[in-house]
Amino acid sequence: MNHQHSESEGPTSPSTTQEFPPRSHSTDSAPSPGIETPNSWKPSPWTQHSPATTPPSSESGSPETKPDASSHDGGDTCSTEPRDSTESHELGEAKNICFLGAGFVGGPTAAVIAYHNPEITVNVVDLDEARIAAWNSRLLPIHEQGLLKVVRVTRDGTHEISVVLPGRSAPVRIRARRPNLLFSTRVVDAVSEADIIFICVNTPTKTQGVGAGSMADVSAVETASRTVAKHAKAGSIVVEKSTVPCGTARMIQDILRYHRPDTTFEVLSNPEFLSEGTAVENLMHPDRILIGSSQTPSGLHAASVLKRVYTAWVPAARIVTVNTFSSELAKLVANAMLAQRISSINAVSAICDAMGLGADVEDVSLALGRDRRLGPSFLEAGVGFGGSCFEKDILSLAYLARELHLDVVSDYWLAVLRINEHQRGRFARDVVRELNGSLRGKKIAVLGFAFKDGTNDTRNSIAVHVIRDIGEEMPREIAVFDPGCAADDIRDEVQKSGLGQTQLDRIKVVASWREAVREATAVCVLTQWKQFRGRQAAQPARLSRALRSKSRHGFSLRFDPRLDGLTEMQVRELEEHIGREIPGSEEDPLGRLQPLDVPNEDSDQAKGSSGHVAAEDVVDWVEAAAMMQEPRWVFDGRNVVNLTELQGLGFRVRGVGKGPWMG
Ligand SMILES: NC(=O)C1=CN([C@@H]2O[C@H](COP(=O)(O)OP(=O)(O)OC[C@H]3O[C@@H](n4cnc5c(N)ncnc54)[C@H](O)[C@@H]3O)[C@@H](O)[C@H]2O)C=CC1
Ligand SMILES: O=C(O)[C@H]1O[C@H](OP(=O)(O)OP(=O)(O)OC[C@H]2O[C@@H](n3ccc(=O)[nH]c3=O)[C@H](O)[C@@H]2O)[C@H](O)[C@@H](O)[C@@H]1O
Repeated sequence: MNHQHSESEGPTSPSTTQEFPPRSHSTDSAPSPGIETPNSWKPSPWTQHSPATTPPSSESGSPETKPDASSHDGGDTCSTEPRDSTESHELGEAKNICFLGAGFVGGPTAAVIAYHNPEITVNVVDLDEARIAAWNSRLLPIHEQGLLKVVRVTRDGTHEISVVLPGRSAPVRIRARRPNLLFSTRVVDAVSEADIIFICVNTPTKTQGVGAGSMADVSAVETASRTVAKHAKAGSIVVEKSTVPCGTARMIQDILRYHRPDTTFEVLSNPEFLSEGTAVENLMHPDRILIGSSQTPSGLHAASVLKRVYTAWVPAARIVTVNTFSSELAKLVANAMLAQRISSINAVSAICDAMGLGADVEDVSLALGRDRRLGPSFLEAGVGFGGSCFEKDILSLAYLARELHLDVVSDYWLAVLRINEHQRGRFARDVVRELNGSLRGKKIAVLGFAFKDGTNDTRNSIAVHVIRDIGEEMPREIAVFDPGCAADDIRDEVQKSGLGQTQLDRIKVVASWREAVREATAVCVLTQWKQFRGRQAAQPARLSRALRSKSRHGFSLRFDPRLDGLTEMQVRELEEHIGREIPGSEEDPLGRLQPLDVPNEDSDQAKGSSGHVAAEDVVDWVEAAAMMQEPRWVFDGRNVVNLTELQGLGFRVRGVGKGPWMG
């Protein structure tokens, strides 16, 4: 960690400020759905006393943003003048936090911060009204294990209960919580009330103009920064949560100075490291929290204010503080190095396949992972990495290197992407080759579209590339099934694949694995959903494995009986314990949550259009074999099925990095 270098704190040059002229007009947004007051509470068998406290939403200090209709804002489109003249306030501790961007990162991160900081009001705002409406509903726009529970506690509040713990006579009080997480489109209100503002907007790769195809597009960060500049109160801390090129914090600072030359704001970098599919677990137990700040006294002070938000649940030793540029760079490099490991093992899988001597990439990974210097993570060979971030962040890093005239360095990182393209390309080529070089008249089933299991995110899915390559061969039909993704999201991504209309017409998104495999000649497994392993080989998810091993040690809740109440972390532990003891009670073992509205049967949400994981209908490969056409191929792009078992059922099977099929 290097604290020696401090950032340039000099005044903004006129040429820079000219790039950010204020624009003017205002946009009204629909008011967000309100928080409903609970009218019934269901105490669980563990609840001893359920005092008739008033529901939390009516408690004093309700954090709802003030319903000032004049202050709705569509981003950089507000006509109001900057709110103050010369001001400088040093914030002691945050009471109000705003997240700009209610996406895959903003929503879950805000929810977990609110969960562990019940006294802080967290407003999550977005320009996307539909997304905000979903966050205010029972079916969230993002599927993540455990997320709904955290959102229900924070968004809806909880009831006060007392529980009698095993081996203790005195009941322990679990206090009621007022709602402290609010989702709305009232951007200006939320920004102007906040002590800390997290910018958590999208930063995709530019598609046009200078740097198209490689440079990160930070225009959403610019827009969000302008909104902050115009409306934030003096002394509020601006946190760059989005993954951005090095120097973006300085750009934000320039925008702030341009609009508010007499006000001092600190801009921090606080990149997010969560992985989709395990977002809540990652946020609850992060390996590290990285905070980058300028190394001035006020920069360091701002970092300490943000640090206090995290120390509500993260051990201080896990919070790493560095300068802003190091923090920005570390995020890009972390993703690049994770992707590099996947490309490395995928390159090895190509050697295993080509050699044909029986070398198995999974054995190689096992052997490598036992070396403590290498570790076992990110050594799963497959059809390649997908998702919205690895590719864009490597491109951004490579672009930075190229701009610095470090062509060899740039090429080094781009090679990670080249291997990834090669891997998915050779998978598709294998499918075509094994099916005698032609897919005409054949139906291909695609099991899995999400870029990984446990998420409904379809962005930059590997499946779309494979479907494009296969689609060009004009099969009779490509039937796509994913248990977690919304059919519309899959269709939207497939539309962007570059296939012509005739080819697109042959692609069907179906609602079950049976529909997908019926009459198919081949099945391609492209996402590692555990349902695809099959009945016999179904394995518990990584998370459940972790919980099971914990439960072997029995119930170990440690708390100080003198304390009046439990922390949220302790409540979670208690709930996990009860959930294990009383099967079926996992959702709300203590009965402290508000009941959820049941959606109207005709509503989109009831139909599952938001992509919530369908009932865990595990693939029955015996049944599949009976439904498929000869020669019944399974191309397992994620090494999830049991090859020997499937061969025994009469399938021809190919995994990744397992050598050519020998059956
Ligand atoms: N998806 C992931 O797992 C991770 C993403 N990141 C980074 O976090 C950032 C956000 O990523 P996601 O959450 O996946 O993106 P996303 O696209 O799901 O969400 C971004 C949201 O920001 C909103 N938005 C855009 N401009 C706005 C503005 N001016 N005011 C209010 N809202 C605005 C959009 O409507 C959208 O809902 C990106 O930089 C990404 O690289 C970092 C770690 C993990
Ligand atoms: O910045 C981000 O967006 C995030 O990117 C990744 O998270 P994510 O893309 O959500 O998911 P990963 O678990 O990293 O998987 C990415 C892709 O790699 C693939 N993968 C992963 C691991 C592996 O061993 N092999 C492999 O092919 C997955 O199937 C998936 O397609 C990083 O793991 C996060 O730390 C980071 O915060």
